[in-house]
Amino acid sequence: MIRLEGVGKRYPGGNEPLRGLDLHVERGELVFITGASGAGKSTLLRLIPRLERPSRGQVLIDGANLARLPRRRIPYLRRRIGMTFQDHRLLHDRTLFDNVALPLVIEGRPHADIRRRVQAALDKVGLLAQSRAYPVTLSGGEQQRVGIARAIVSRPPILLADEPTGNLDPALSLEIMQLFGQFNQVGVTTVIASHDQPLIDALGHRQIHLSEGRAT
Ligand SMILES: Nc1ncnc2c1ncn2[C@@H]1O[C@H](COP(=O)(O)OP(=O)(O)OP(=O)(O)O)[C@@H](O)[C@H]1O
Repeated sequence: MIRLEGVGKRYPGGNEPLRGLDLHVERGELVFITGASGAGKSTLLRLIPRLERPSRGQVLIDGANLARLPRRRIPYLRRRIGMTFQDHRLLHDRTLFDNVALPLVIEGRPHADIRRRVQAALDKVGLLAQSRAYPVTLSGGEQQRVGIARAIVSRPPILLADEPTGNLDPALSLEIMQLFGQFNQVGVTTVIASHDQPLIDALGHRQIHLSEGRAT
């Protein structure tokens, strides 16, 4: 479903985190991307919704080469891919409901549809009762959950998570990982970048380790 072939990424200025990376994530898999800080985990994730483009090699989603994707098709690609970030990237002047609704509002969905889907997404992450609250009133773990609700509200077949437990204690980290596990169990292909090695080892899914720009 997600295939990278000989992918290199060199940023302007000379950083070259990826140097010939090959990987394949099958439909329905849950995979962890591990590696030291700066190994290129975030870079790898950003290539999948084409937030970055590789300097060489190719990225294929469902067999489609992203290099050949016309610009006007990019919103459709991104609608199929939910993404969460370590720093949550929530809008602090909007309620949880409005934060989670944002992708659907951008898509131009009808109000009733938005309401139903946002409530379902907030319910899945256990925050339905707080839907009128603002992000500042939440803990770090709860903010990560709002980011997860926003990522899955369009029911994307692919879910990407960049360091979802970066600032959380072990108990909350386990809860967040279990939440990703639940989405994976209903068929969402899930890729999680993390350096929480003890937790990853305990969960027992496939791990792809990035080192010197390649997968090991
Ligand atoms: N937009 C950018 N411009 C220039 N260099 C960048 C850019 N984004 C990332 N880098 C560099 O590329 C390398 C890989 O960064 P990346 O964020 O992908 O690593 P990471 O494995 O996710 O690290 P961390 O675990 O610390 O988040 C780092 O040296 C980083 O400084």
